[in-house]
Amino acid sequence: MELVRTREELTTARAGLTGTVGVVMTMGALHAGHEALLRAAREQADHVLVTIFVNPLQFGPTEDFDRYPRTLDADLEVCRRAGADVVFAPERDEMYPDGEPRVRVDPGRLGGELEGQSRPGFFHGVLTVVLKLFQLTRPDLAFFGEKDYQQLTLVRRMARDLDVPVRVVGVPTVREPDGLALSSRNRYLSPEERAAALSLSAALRAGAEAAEQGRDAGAVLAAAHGAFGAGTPGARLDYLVLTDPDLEPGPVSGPARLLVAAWVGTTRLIDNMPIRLAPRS
Ligand SMILES: Nc1ncnc2c1ncn2[C@@H]1O[C@H](COP(=O)(O)OP(=O)(O)OP(=O)(O)O)[C@@H](O)[C@H]1O
Ligand SMILES: CC(C)(CO)[C@@H](O)C(=O)[O-]
Ligand code: BAL
Repeated sequence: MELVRTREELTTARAGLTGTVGVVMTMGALHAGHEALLRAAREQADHVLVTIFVNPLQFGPTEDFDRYPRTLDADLEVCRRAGADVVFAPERDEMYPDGEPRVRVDPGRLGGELEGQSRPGFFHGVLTVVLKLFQLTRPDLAFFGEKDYQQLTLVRRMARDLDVPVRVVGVPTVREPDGLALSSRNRYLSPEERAAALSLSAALRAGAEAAEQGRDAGAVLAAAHGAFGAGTPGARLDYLVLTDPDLEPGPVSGPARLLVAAWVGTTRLIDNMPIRLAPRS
């Protein structure tokens, strides 16, 4: 496995990869969720390229950019074990040599909703760095986690709308045995907050169960809200919504997605699940 720190080194390393290349983009602090992405890439592409970069552009001024966990040595070990060929881990100046870029990707309507409403500018920052990383790594396949479902949806949309020649592959969310979705930010949680964080997955599970029982969209949402409220106190709901699987506006029936975001102490967590509603008669 080769570690490259500059764009020039990356270009040389990329040129040496023959066959298909799968990219896994991360902000480091790798966990079993990232490992699932790496496994999928290993299975579906001839070579695996991992990027590790805590992208300042997607953090708001009051967010956790400075305290975001940075664990490069451990991350490299995870990548090595997972069979990655190349890891690109640039410094900030390497990615943004002119400081903040003046041109950014416009994420459109969806970019201002849900995560984009609570984190203004977030998806401008995400899509800008993802597009830059697509240009630099030139992957055939790109693997993104369903845990960040709106991000996955917007990356797919960007690839389609801006003609990026890449196949975007979604990987199901990896969870702790008690249901908590793995997230690098889980390491911020105290034991009490960890218990309160279960409200998110409990809400989603209750919604999914209501849907399996044939309940309509209103009852599914009510069940999810009820379970969120019945959890260990400490989680403050940001949003809990039931949408079309492409996050398009309008009434939902059949396949749908239930998405939740909440604050637990100073940590913001997100989660989501696929739901199948009975078709409306
Ligand atoms: N539990 C998970 N299951 C599957 N994929 C995941 C999971 N957690 C993160 N990913 C995916 O890993 C990629 C890199 O994500 P990132 O490095 O931001 O990790 P993260 O755990 O989501 O961090 P954060 O806590 O900052 O949100 C993204 O495509 C993300 O969706
Ligand atoms: C896609 C990404 C690596 C862009 O910085 C980040 O948003 C993430 O880790 O999900
Ligand atoms: N996991 C998506 C990146 C972020 O929350 O900043």
